[in-house]
Amino acid sequence: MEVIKTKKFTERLFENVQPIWEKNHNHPFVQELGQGILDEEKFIHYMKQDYVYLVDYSKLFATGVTKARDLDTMGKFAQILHETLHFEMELHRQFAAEFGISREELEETRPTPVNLAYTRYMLNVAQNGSLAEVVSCLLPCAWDYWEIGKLLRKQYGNLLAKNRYAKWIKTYDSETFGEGAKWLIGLMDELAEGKPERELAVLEEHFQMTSKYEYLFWDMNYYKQDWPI
Ligand SMILES: Cc1ncc(C[n+]2csc(CCO)c2C)c(N)n1
Repeated sequence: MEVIKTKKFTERLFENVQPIWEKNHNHPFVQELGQGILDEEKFIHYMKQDYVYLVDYSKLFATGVTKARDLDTMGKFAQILHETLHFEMELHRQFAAEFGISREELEETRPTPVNLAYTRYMLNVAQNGSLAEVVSCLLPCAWDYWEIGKLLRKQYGNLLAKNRYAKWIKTYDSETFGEGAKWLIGLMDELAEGKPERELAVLEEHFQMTSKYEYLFWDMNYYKQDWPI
């Protein structure tokens, strides 16, 4: 008997998002970071903005804890929340210290319009949407950063010893983040199972939207965009 393999929902998401993710991977911010030639001021702008972004983003994992229906899922969201606050944000604190920026200054960063629009979009879904919607919103962040970590290591791994941003690449290419991203991908497939197309389309819209916000985030930092006043 012929076995028909149905495509996983995340395979569909991955295929359809390629034009956006390719733009992310080719963005000068990402490419120059990979080569270690990114302007220091642009990197500092990014570190500060990303720090306050992560304060809000980590709340989505906390929402995952409250919306989950079983202990395993709750525990895993709590673990990723912990890793974000104490592992990922530690990277930012270390870089900030290297660049002479205090922890207070990091925490007092005022989010730019793009940063604010991105986090408000996700927090709105966190407040009003299902767990599947929350996961579809936060997935591009975790997944595309893992893709970028792997890509930059492949493209510029031989230059890593001389790259002042090497720690960034090593963090996002790490087992910890790989595992987190893989778990979220698996959870997305589980949550999507049996859902009608009209609901899957909503999940895909969130996934595409936050992928586009990822692009805007790179761009905002590369051009150091901020409020006019
Ligand atoms: C704008 C922006 N997008 C994505 C990430 C990456 N990221 C955020 S939380 C997390 C852990 C999830 O497993 C990862 C990889 C970031 N730092 N900043």
